[in-house]
Amino acid sequence: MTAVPAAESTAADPLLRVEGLQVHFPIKRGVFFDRTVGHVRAVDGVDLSITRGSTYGLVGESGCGKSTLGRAVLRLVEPTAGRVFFDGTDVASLQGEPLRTIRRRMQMVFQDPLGSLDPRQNVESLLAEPLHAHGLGGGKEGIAQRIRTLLDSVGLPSAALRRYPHEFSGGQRQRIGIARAISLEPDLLIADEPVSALDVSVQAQVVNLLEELQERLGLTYLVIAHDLAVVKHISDVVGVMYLGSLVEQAPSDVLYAEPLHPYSRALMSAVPVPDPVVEESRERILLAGDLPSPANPPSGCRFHTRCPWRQETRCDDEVPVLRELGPAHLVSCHWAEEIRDGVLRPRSAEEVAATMGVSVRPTGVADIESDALVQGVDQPIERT
Ligand SMILES: Nc1ncnc2c1ncn2[C@@H]1O[C@H](COP(=O)(O)OP(=O)(O)OP(=O)(O)O)[C@@H](O)[C@H]1O
Repeated sequence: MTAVPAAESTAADPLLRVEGLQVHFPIKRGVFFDRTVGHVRAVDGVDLSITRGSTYGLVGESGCGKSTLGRAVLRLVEPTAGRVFFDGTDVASLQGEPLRTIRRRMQMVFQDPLGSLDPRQNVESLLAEPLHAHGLGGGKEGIAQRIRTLLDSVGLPSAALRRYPHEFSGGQRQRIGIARAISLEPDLLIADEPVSALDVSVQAQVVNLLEELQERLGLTYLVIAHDLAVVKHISDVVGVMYLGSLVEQAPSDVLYAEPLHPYSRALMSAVPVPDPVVEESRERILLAGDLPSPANPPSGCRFHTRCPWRQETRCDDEVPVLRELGPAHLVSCHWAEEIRDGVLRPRSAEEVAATMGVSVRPTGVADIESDALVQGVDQPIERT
C-alpha cells in the first residue's frame, strides 16, 4: 500500500494523533486453542494527541492498557480498530519500506534494559546494529564516529564500547537502551516505565538525561509510568487510563492540583506530600475491590463498581463521554462538576465494597504510589 504523504502536516500539528484506538486480544480455548470465547479489551477507544517537542505522560493501574497502547502506536501489536496518525501519516495504511521508515522515526525505551539488550553483543555492536539495519552512518568510520557521539550524548565513556550489558549497572544499561533508541534520530520516543526498575537516585539521573535529550534533539515523548512523581516531573500533559479508556486528561500541573475524575482523585490521593503538616492531614481515597477484568468490563461507567461517588442508575447504565471541563482539561464522569463543587459526598470504600459485594483493597491505588515520593524526594530533580 502507498503511504499517505505527510507533506500537508505543519509544525503546529500534533506529531502523534490517536483516534478511537482499540486493541482487543482474543481469548482462545479448545484443544488447539482454535475457539475464540471472548476478548480482552486492553485498549478500548482511546483518543489522544501529542504536540511536537512535548511529553505526554500516561498513568493508571497495572493492567489498564498503557503498554498495549504504546505498542499499538508502533504497530508492534495490530489495532483492532481506530487510527494512529504519525506526522500526518496513517500508520495503519503502511506496509513494507514506508512502515520501516516511519518506525525508524518512532523508537521505544523499555523498562528492563537487560531484557531488551542482547547479552552476547558488546555496546559497540548493540549501537551499530540499528545503524547497519537502516543503512545509516556512512561506512565503517562514519558508524564508529556516530557511536562515539551517541555514547557521549548519554553520558557514557568510550571505554564502554567493548563491554557487555551485564557489566553495567541498571542506570548505565538504561543509558545504552536510550542511546540505541536515539541512534536512528527518531522524532518520537515511547518510554514504557523507563525508570521503574532503577534505584531512586539513579531514576533522577535518567529522567534528567531524557529531558536534556528532548531539549537538544527536539524529541517528543510518550512516557508510560505508574510512578506519579516521575510523570508529574517530566510531562506537559497527563492522561489517566482506567480499563482501556482515558478517564481524564489535562496539563500536568492542572491535573495534579485538581484531579476531577474520581479515579484520578484516588490515584492522586495516594501520593504522599513532602510537607509533613500537609501530609498528616492528607485525605486518602481508598478504592473498593480490584481492577475488574478487561475481558468483562462493567457496564456504563467502567469505574462505577469502585467509585465512591457512584449514582444509581446513571453510572451503571450510561457510558460517560470524555468532555471538556476546563481549558484542555477532559474528564469522563457524569458528575464531575457536582463532585468538584462538593455537591455530592463520597461514600467510604467500606460502603462501596458492601454495596458491590467486594472487599476493600487499598493496594489498587497503593500499587501505583510513587516510590520516589515515599522515600521523600519530591523535590525538583537535580541535574547531575
Ligand atoms: N498479547 C496479549 N494477549 C492477551 N492479553 C494481553 C496481551 N497483552 C496484554 N494483555 C492484557 O491486556 C491488558 C492490558 O495490559 P497492558 O500490559 O497493556 O497494561 P498496563 O497498564 O501496561 O500494565 P502493566 O503496567 O502491568 O504492563 C491486561 O489485562 C493484559 O493481561
